[in-house]
Amino acid sequence: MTSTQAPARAAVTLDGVTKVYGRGAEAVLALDGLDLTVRPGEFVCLVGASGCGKSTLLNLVAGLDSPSGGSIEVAGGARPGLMFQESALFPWLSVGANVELPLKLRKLDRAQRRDRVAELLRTVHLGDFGKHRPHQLSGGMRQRVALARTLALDTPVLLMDEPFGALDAMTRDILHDELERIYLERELTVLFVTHNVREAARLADRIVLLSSRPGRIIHETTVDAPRPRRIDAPEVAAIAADVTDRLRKEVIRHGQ
Ligand SMILES: Nc1ncnc2c1ncn2[C@@H]1O[C@H](COP(=O)(O)OP(=O)(O)OP(=O)(O)O)[C@@H](O)[C@H]1O
Repeated sequence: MTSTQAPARAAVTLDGVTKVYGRGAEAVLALDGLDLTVRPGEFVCLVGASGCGKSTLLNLVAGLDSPSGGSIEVAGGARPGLMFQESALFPWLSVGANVELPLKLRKLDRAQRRDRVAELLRTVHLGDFGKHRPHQLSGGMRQRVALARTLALDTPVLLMDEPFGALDAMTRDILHDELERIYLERELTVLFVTHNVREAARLADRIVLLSSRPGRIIHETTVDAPRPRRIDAPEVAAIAADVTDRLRKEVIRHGQ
């Protein structure tokens, strides 16, 4: 019997991606022939030693920079949404106006924008904060606004660079739950960079460990513990311990 189902296309494909910064004696090889395929709906966490090229990789997938070699493909040519450790909100705009910006760029009319902003703020549990200014919010709330603004792009691919790295453990824990809920509800594909191996084991379907610079993939861990997970669950701790051990060996090998 022949199957009529086409194999699921990759959401993001990196094929032999190399990135060199600078030239000549000053040149820095940040990524070296990196291959990575992210399936639609997959949550992939990238971990690795400081400076191994994690942010470089996300910036390349986001289209903010071009690879020196190899190719990057995002399914359907969709431009991914990108979120950083800092919320990067416009301080002079209200929370609602910040979330509205991508909708304006997408040329939605005023009524559509109003409805979408209200819906997105409810999604991140900030339904009553649309008129506030970013400085009136806590760090965790600002990251919720940043997430709502990214979701306003209506992109299926979310790139997150240490988005919760500056938050306290309790706030981070709550935001893990929120992100997981939104990821599942909206069937997003997520590429998430973190230094926090526990966070990776809490969130990921797959943890990709990069070598020290130049970044190459040295190990991949499939996390099949059921969702939602607790960050202090024994299976999360066991996976985190294994990845930490591998990361420690890599850092020692590299002499850092
Ligand atoms: N614009 C640039 N010019 C020159 N070198 C750069 C530039 N951007 C990054 N690098 C270098 O490339 C390497 C990879 O940097 P990148 O920021 O991607 O690493 P990272 O894994 O995200 O680091 P961290 O975990 O510390 O955030 C580092 O050695 C960095 O110094």
